[in-house]
Amino acid sequence: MMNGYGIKENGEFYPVILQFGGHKLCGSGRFSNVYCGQMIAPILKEVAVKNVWSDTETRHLKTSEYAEIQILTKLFHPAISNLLFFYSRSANDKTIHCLVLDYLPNEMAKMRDQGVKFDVLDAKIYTFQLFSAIAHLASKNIVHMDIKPQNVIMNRSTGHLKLADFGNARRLETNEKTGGAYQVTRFYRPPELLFGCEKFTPAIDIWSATCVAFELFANRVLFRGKDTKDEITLIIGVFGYPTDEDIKSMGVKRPRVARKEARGIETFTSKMLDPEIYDFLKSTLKIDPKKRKPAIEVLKLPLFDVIRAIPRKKRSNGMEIPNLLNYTEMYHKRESEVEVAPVDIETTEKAEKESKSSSSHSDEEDKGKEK
Ligand SMILES: Nc1ncnc2c1ncn2[C@@H]1O[C@H](COP(=O)(O)OP(=O)(O)OP(=O)(O)O)[C@@H](O)[C@H]1O
Repeated sequence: MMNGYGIKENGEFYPVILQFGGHKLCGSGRFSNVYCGQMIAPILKEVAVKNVWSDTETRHLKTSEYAEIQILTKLFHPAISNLLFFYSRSANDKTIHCLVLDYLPNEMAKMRDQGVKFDVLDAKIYTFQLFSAIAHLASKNIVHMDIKPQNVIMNRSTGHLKLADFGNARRLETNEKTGGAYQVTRFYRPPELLFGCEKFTPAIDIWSATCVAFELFANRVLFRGKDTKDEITLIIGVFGYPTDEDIKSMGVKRPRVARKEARGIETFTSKMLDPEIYDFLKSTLKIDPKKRKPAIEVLKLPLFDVIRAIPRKKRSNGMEIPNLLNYTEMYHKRESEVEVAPVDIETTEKAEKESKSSSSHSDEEDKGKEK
């Protein structure tokens, strides 16, 4: 049992006692371990608990002031791994920020590595949800800044998807600079960042999400650049050397790479995709970020008509397409607390000890992950 905080509809925090059942390590990042398991109180729900080690910059912050929590407090959408509660604990003289998040069992990158292929209907369903998530972010003036298959979690059986990991997300109002070409994982990095633009815009997420969607439809990475220059060369090979207008719009210098004619996106798929998929890819993969179709408009494309059809179609596993009709609404209410009777529970600390002994990842090992 531990003291934590919940988030009210208006974004204020309220104190709450949290109880968890046993849980196991289900993922890890550079600065975090993510455990999955059962939350017992104040709500009964399967959750992910992301434990983030504070670094030199965040050491003095209260957990409520930690940037990822601040951002997640502003968001709530069915296609986002929402922040439900948070708390902090100490280990090895460090503060660990603990985020209790919505959980889904399948990470897209792991599925891809296991050779899972998505059929066109499932690829449409997942793409629709991914763009619903970034439409919600754009409505809140937030950019995710690291959309990639490792941060896309799914439930393959029900067809649900959620965007996770808001550790790099930024609020547009702060007018911060992106810090140049190393933001966003290379394969998913848009041309303006590759060319050195330092402005955050929602168009960054549109490019990254389209690269992820391409993987769903074509079962391969779109631009697998070996380094920044190679990534630029691959993009220019498809879309051609940026025009004067593109360069002006991005506010960057001319890239010093060979000038090439546009070959077109069709040359990049081993098998031809449906014309409506190319229409979508061409509307969002534009060198000029200002010309990329906004997420809310992407959701209206004919590509997704099948998702709106009533009665709902069946997927290849026999289950109906999930009901995604309200995903285009940008306002979703946080779930209210459900009181449950106290049960004989393991605390998170005890569960963590168990998961330590049963997994190769431990808090001790994680000390080496600090920046
Ligand atoms: N809500 C969740 N439900 C299920 N699995 C999750 C969830 N959140 C994260 N994971 C898993 O844990 C992994 C690491 O989480 P996350 O990406 O948030 O950590 P990170 O430290 O910010 O990562 P990075 O090093 O990429 O910045 C993810 O790739 C995913 O496999």
